Order: sequence, then structure tokens, then C-alpha cells
Amino acid sequence: MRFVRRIHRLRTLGLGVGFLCVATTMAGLDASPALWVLLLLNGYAWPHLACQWALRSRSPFAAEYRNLLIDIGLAGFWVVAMRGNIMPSTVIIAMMCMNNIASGGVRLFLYGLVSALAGMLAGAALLGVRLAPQTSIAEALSCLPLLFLYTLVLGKSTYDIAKKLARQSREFEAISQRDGLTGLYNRRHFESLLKQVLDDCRRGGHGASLLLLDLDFFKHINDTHGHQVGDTVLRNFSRLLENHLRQEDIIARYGGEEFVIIINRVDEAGALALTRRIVERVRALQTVDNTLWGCTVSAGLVPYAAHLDDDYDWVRRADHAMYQSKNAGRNRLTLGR
Ligand SMILES: Nc1nc2c(ncn2[C@@H]2O[C@H](COP(=O)(O)OP(=O)(O)OP(=O)(O)O)[C@@H](O)[C@H]2O)c(=O)[nH]1
Repeated sequence: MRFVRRIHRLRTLGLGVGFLCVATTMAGLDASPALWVLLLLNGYAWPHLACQWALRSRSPFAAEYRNLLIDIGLAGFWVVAMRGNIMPSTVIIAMMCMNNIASGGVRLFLYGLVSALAGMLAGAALLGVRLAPQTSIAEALSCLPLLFLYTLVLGKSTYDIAKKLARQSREFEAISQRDGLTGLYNRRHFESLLKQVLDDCRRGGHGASLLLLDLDFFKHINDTHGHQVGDTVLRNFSRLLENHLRQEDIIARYGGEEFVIIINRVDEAGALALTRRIVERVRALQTVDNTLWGCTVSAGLVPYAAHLDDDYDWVRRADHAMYQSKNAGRNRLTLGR
């Protein structure tokens, strides 16, 4: 439908201004009143008729393709009616071809040529073939509004679409990196970021630590209060993490109630202090309100070290440290190596 409306605006302008160019040429010929009526209808009624026709069809998009082919077919007819007057004939056919290739690519352009030929044949059958290809100054001038206005408007419309597509592609990319429930980065994106951080650390750029956090007895919250409360706890925990971390830290939801954080550009002591603050804050919330519904958190922290094989090895070690926290009674932090 949007395509139909866009073409409607372009067609109203193109045929409206194109009328001037064909009419100026026809004025110098002994055109019949019927031909003038046809020209008026083509210039000022057809754009709205075509739009309604397409909007009411089962597939407006396909119907608009058909209308574009009718456009160029009619243009072929006017070429014969203008007796092949070189300038207006070239301009109207070129504008239609540009429109078709911009709307439907090479395929629509080629079908358009066939339609133009059909229009010329129909014109020849109805009006006969009489050639008068010379263009007067007045006729050439009458083509200028179509030439300039239409190309400008079509160019602007194409630019707007390209801009919109670029924006949408950026939005899709951003969405594909996020976890739908918490808005944090998802595991896939996190893994690609972790690779980069590991490379940076190896190049001696800066220190970083990998922190893995798992909510304790989370299943119990789901089982007792329902999944919606469970979801709220996950969201609240995510906000708590965001509030405790800095811009340069990377937070992601790794799986169900498991979260990973890259604490960037901080030494081991700094990362330990930060993790302790998170574990203690979660513990303190147990008695304050229902933000986390009494959940605590088990943490495994592994600072970057040269002996790490790769990013998977780093995650594996953080996971191992986190399970040590679980096995030691949960609600605590383990520093791994
Ligand atoms: N509400 C909600 N629950 C989830 C989501 N993803 C995973 N879960 C639940 O999280 C629970 C995880 O259970 P477990 O792996 O046994 O972990 P736990 O109960 O926290 O136990 P420990 O980790 O051993 O302390 C399961 O009941 C999952 O169904 C989610 O997006 N929303």
C-alpha cells in the first residue's frame, strides 16, 4: 500500500507536468478532440484511478506494477500521436524507463520497453504513422519542467528510501544483539565482544576480568510465584547490574538466570571489590523489598591471565569458579584463575 501511495504521488506529478510537454507538441498538430480528451484523462484522471485500482486489488503491489506498465504503454502511444517529435518523445520514454527501473529493477524496465512498443503499435494502428521528428524551441522548453522536477522528486524519494533502509538495518542489528527480556546483550553478541577483549588484553592494551553470576534457587521463585515474577526478578537484577557497572563494562544474559560481565580496564583488586559490592547488594535486598524476591547470587570471577587458551577457556574457568560458589553454599564469590 505504501508503494502504491508513493507511486501515486510521483505519477500525479510526472503525468501532470508531462501533460504540458505533450500538449505543447500536440497543439502544433491537427489533433482530434477525442485525442485531447484522452490526453487530459491520462494526465489528470489516470493517476488517481490507477491508485484506487491498485489499492482495491488483492495484491496492491502487483497491481501497481501493472499500472507502471500501462503508464509506459500510454507513453508509447503519445510518441506516435506526437509523430515522433524527438525531444518530448525521448523525455517521456526516458522518465518512464527511469521510473520503472527504480521501482522494479531491470525486469520491469524490460517489460516496460515491450509495453512501450505495444503502445506505439496501438497508436500506429489507430492514428497511422506520420513522422515529424523536429522539435521547436517552445516544444523543447515545455519538456524542461518534467525533466527537472520529476528527476529531482524521484531522486529525493529514492534517497529517503535508502535512508530509511539504512536506519532500519541499524535497528535490526541492534535488536539482534539484545536479549528480549532484559534488554542486555545476548550470548551470541557477548561471545564476539569477549573475543575482542581477549585480543586487546593479549596485545597488552589493558586488564579485564570475566564475571559469571547465577541467581540462586531461581527455579523456586518460578515454582512458587509464577514465571511472570521470575521474569520481573531477571529484569530487576539486570537493572541492578547496570546501576553498579560503568559504561565500559559489558553485561550480557548468558542463559536463563545466568549473567556474564566483562569488567573492563580494571585490575584484579578493582574487579573483586566491584563483584563483592554486587553480591552484597543482592544479599541486602533480601530484607529490603521484593525487587529480587529473596534471591541471592553466586559469582565466579576470573581476571585475564596469559595462560588462558582462548575465550571459551576464559568462560569455562569463570563457570568453574561460579560452581565452586554454588557448592560452598551459594550467595558468595569465588576468585578463579
Ligand atoms: N521466569 C523465567 N524463568 C526462566 C527463564 N529462563 C530460565 N528460567 C528458569 O530458571 C530456572 C533455573 O533453574 P535451575 O537451573 O535449577 O537453577 P536454580 O533454581 O537457580 O538453582 P541453582 O542455580 O542451583 O541455585 C528454571 O526453572 C528455568 O525454567 C526466563 O526467561 N524466565
